[in-house]
Formats: sequence, structure tokens, C-alpha cells
Amino acid sequence: MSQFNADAVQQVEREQAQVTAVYGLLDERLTEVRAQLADVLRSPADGPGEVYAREVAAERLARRLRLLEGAEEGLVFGRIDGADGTVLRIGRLGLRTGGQDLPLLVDWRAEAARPFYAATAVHPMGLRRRRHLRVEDRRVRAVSDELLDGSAPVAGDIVGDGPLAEALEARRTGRMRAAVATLQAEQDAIVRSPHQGVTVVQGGPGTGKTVVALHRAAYVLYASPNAAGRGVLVLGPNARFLDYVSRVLPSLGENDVVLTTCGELTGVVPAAVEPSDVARLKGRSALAGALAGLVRSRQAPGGGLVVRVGQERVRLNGTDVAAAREAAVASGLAHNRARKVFKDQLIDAVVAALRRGAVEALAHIDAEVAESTGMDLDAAAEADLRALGFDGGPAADPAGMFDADAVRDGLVADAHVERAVESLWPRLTPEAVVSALLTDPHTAAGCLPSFTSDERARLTRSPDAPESWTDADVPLLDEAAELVDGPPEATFGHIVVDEAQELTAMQWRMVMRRCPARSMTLVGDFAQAGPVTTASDWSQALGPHLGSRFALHTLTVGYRTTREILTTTHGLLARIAPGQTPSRSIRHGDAPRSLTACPRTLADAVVEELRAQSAAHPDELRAVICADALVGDLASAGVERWARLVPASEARGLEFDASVVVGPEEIVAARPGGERDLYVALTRATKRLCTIAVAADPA
Ligand SMILES: Nc1ncnc2c1ncn2[C@@H]1O[C@H](COP(=O)(O)OP(=O)(O)OP(=O)(O)O)[C@@H](O)[C@H]1O
Repeated sequence: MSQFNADAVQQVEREQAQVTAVYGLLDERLTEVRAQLADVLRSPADGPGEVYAREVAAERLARRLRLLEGAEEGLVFGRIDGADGTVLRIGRLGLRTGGQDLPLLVDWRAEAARPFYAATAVHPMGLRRRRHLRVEDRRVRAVSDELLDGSAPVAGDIVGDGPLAEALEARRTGRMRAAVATLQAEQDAIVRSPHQGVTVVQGGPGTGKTVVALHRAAYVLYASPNAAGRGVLVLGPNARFLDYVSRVLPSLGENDVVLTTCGELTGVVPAAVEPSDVARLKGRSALAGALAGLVRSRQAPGGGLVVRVGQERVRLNGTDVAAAREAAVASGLAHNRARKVFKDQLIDAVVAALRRGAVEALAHIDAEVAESTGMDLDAAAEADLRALGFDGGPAADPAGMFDADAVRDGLVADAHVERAVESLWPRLTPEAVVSALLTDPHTAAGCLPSFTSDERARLTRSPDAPESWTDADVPLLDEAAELVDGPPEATFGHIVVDEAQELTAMQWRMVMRRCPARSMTLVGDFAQAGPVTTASDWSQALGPHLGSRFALHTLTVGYRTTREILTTTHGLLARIAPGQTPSRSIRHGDAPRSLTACPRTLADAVVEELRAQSAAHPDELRAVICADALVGDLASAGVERWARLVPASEARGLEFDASVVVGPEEIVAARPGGERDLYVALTRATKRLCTIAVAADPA
């Protein structure tokens, strides 16, 4: 055994003793929390107050239990040795025994762990050594050291291949892994940035934007109890992507993050898809103005009103109705809530009219009596009251007998009044508002003056078509819901948006609505934008909501795609994002290959390529990425036996060991901005890329 190996074995054994102690403590904590939870659940509760208190305590313990259970895999992964001899072990969560000053394990998000990520040979931050531990099934498999103070390795320092290289070389599984043990300094700086507002992270494909976004979500939960208490939401572009990243946060011990798409956020299940040009139209912010205008047009647009009250008809003129409308609008409430203000104001006006009527009727009677008997009824009543020792009284107010409150209460419950109010200020549903805009060309013309008639025609559908909502309708329904019923109840303390370049102006409004504190992490790359997005940079996307109040970071190192693959995309990148500097890849691999097949033999050519690849690299995760229209044919040819079959429109954010991009020209032609779809497709592989172009069929 070489000295290096003997040293390594000894270090592994030493670390094992510590790791065993850490797992022992984890087991102890688990036993304690399980027992506490069982006690709480068994404890008697008398009355609703105690039941509630018991539920709160049980939920708190259940969360702690989930956290401890989730930390099993890779509980300890690092260690830092200070120049002063202090040693800290870094892991998924913090663990401390009663008697010790230093914790047995430091949570990776704690300030004390920062040097593990940020120290460099230039800025060692007081460290002598950073050690990575590879632990599987509670056994230490390897250790690997970096010396940071410029000293030469001595016995006990195991300087070998970096753990980052190991993580990047690992076979892809179709599910993203946490990178908590190997977060790089530029990524870590963003993850634990103290910035409370909106952090934007951009960078080319594979620069770790998703890694940063998910680790930042975990960091916010740890470091900002305020945001954590109000919940953290992670939004991704589609179900395939969410599935890909679904393991990362639980493996970081965080199970309380809501992971979803913009479409699913509202509970509406989109049942139809529509052409991307229509979806893009629906994404424009003009739609927000249109919906607001439409709702306003349903709020007492003009004219007077006749209300039947018992046997009487009360006529309110346009000014009365307009005053009620103004009061309701000035309340700032959503349409259905402001309706009550409108109704109350109208009823006040009706009561005032009834009172005026009563006064006039009394005056009329007085005048008739005076004319026929010569008697002044008011003066007589006043004299009688004075004689009885009263001072003036009811006769001073001719309508004093009119009980306005009783009349008002009667009117609130009156069906005629309710009908009259409904005709002026109808109760609305979000669905009815959106349908009115999308099915009535006159309404669309009135509400969307900035759209051309062709654009409006593409937007509207027949009123007879069955009502089935699309993804692009969801933000419209959400907007309408806010207009008619008020802001959503479920808001979040922090929102993370991945592939944020994909969001339309209407989707950004949905996101902002759910984050009143404006604490967000947004990651994306406009060179990878799909055809529906309505912005071409961050200022356009965020300016309407934040002005320039966002901190922008750019990641520059590519961790996924090999240098060889990235180089072949430089020309394409220069066309789709002329100002963008290509990222610098830290990986090398085979040169990409290009094949050609005619349409008749295309599927066979793809299968042949996959067969060859799987014989040469049996363990690799492969994908065939093609224009959406080719998916059916390739599936029929049995491609899925060898590879994941991914339509180019759903490839964003995904990663494979090898990818076969079928029909690059077809991908480009399939939808507007198709070159960006091709750029996404070409940058998914960590090891090898093969493109199969479709040649003109000689036949
Ligand atoms: N610090 C790291 N340690 C280990 N792996 C990393 C690290 N940073 C990035 N990676 C790996 O690099 C790959 C690309 O990362 P990620 O998906 O976050 O990039 P991205 O910028 O979001 O890509 P895209 O633009 O294509 O969505 C992933 O496999 C990820 O696990």
C-alpha cells in the first residue's frame, strides 16, 4: 500500500468515528422527537382552544421529524480546519450535544459554514484546509482535501481529484441532485446573499441557475424565519421539469416548499392548448387593462333607476346612481366586495327620497287641512305640547315619525332592491369576465383598442365553443379573480422562479400578486426563451413591477455541457442573443457528431444511433429531442426503449448524459423563435451530442 493510500485509509477511519457519532446523535434526536410527537397526540385536550394548541404542537414536531428524517442521506459532507486548529463539520442540518461548545455538525446555511464555500487560496478566510467527505449508507467512502493557506500537504492531507469533478462525472439519473457539498463560490455568494428584495440570476445553459435557485430557497427557509413563516413557492415551466428537480429540496431537508407551475397555481386545470402566437397575445399586459375596463363597464355605467318599495316607486336620477358608483369605486375594493358599498349608497339615496316624499306628503296634508279648516296643524300641535310641558318636539321635524333605520333594514333585504342593484352592478365571476372578453368581438374591440383587428380576431373564440381553458387563459382568470374578488388568499414570503425568461407579462402579474413582500429569486436566460414570452430582457420583464430595484448576477461557468458542444452553438448564440458572452465550460468530451437521414428512414436512423450508443455506453441516460410534431413517429418506432423522448418545447432545464437531436431544421421551423428551441435542445448533454438532420427525400 502506498503512503498516500495508507494515509487516506487512516483519514477515512478517523472521519468514520466522527460520522458515526453524528448519525448516533441524529438517531437520538429522532427517537426524542418521535416520543414527543406520540405524547402530544395522546394528550387529552379539553375544548377547542386546547385542541388547537395540540394541533400546532403536533405540526411543529412533525415538521422537525420530517427535517431529521430527510437528513439521512449525506448528513455530513464537509469539514473545515481553521489555521488555529478549530475543526467544524458541515452537513445538512445543525446538531449539538448539551455539554459541548462547538456543535457536532454545522448546518450548511449557518454563517459559520460560509468559509466552506467561499474560502479560496487567495482569501482563505482563516482556514488551513477544506475537506469533502463522500458518505454513503452512513459509511465514509472517501475524503478529499484542498489546502487553502499555501502550505504543502503533510501527513493526513488527502489532496486528490476535486469532489466537483466527481459530482459532474457521475451518471445522470433523470433527477437533479442537490449540489450542497460542492456549491461553487460564485454560486454560494448568491445563495446566501443578504439581499432581501429581488435577486435575478442569469447565465448560459448549465451554469447552475437551477442549482442556485433551489439552494437559495433552502437558505431563505433557514435564514429568514419571516419569509419561511409565510411559505416559499418554487415555480417551474412544466411538469416534466418539476419532476426533474423534485428531489433536490427534500434532500436538503426542506419538504414545506410548494413546487408548481404558473398554470397549476390557481387550481384551474387547462384542458386545451393553443397556438403559441395566440398564447403570446394573451400574455401581453394590455390584457390586464382590458379586463379592468371590462369590469368597470359593468359598474353602473349610467342612467337613473326606479325601485319599487312596497306600493311606491322611487325614482333615483343619474346623479344619485353616479354618486353611489363613485363611493363604491373610491372604496378600492374588488368588484363583488365594492357592490355592498354601492348597494348601501343606493339604499341611502332611496331612504332620502322616501323621506323627502314623506315630508312632502305631510306638508300637502297640512296645506289641505289649513285650506278647508283654516287651522295651522303644526302650530296647534306645538301649542298642545307646550301646554303639556314639552318643548317643540316632533312637530319641529315634519318627518320625525319616519324611521329611517327600519326603512333601510327593510330595503337591504328587499328582493326588488336587490334586483335593481344586480341590474346596475351585477355580481361577476372571473370565468364570465374572461369569457366575455374572449368571445365577444365588440367587447374585445372596446377593451383592446391597441390590438389590431387581426390580433383581436385571433384572440376571440366562438361563444358556442365549449369553455375549455388553456395555459395562457390562467393568468387572465387570475387577473379577473383579483378584479372581482380581491387578491389571492395564498401569498408567499419568498418566490423562486426557474426558467423565468418564459413568463409573460400577465404571468409576472400573477407572481407579483402572490409576493407582497417582493422577496424573490428569479433565474433564467433570455437566449433560451420560448415563443410565448413577452419580454426580451429583465428590465422589460420586471420594470413594470420593480423599476430597477433588483440585483442582477451573472453566472459564467458552465457545469453541464462540454466545451466541444458549447463551441458548436456559438454561431447560433450570436444570432439569438447577439450581446451575450458564451459561458466557459469546465468539461471536455467527444466532438459532437452530425448525421443525415431522409424522412422515410429517419426513425430507423435514430434507432440505429441509439442502439450503437447504448452498446458503447450502456449506463448512460439518453434523450432524443425533436420537434413536437415528430414525437408520434419516433414513439411508434420504439425510440423510448433506448432513450427518453422529449419534445423540444419541453426540453428547458433538463439534462442527460447524451442527447440525439433529431431534425434541427424542423425544430427551428416548428414555432416562432425556433432557433432558441434548437439552442436549448443542443445544450442538454453532459457527455455527447449527435444531431440527425432530415434530408430531402430523393424519392
Ligand atoms: N456546484 C455544483 N456542484 C455540482 N454540480 C453542479 C454545480 N453547479 C451546477 N452543477 C450541475 O451542473 C448541471 C447544470 O446545472 P443547472 O441545471 O442548475 O444549470 P442551469 O443554468 O439551470 O441550466 P439551464 O439553463 O439549461 O436550465 C446540473 O447537473 C447541476 O447539478
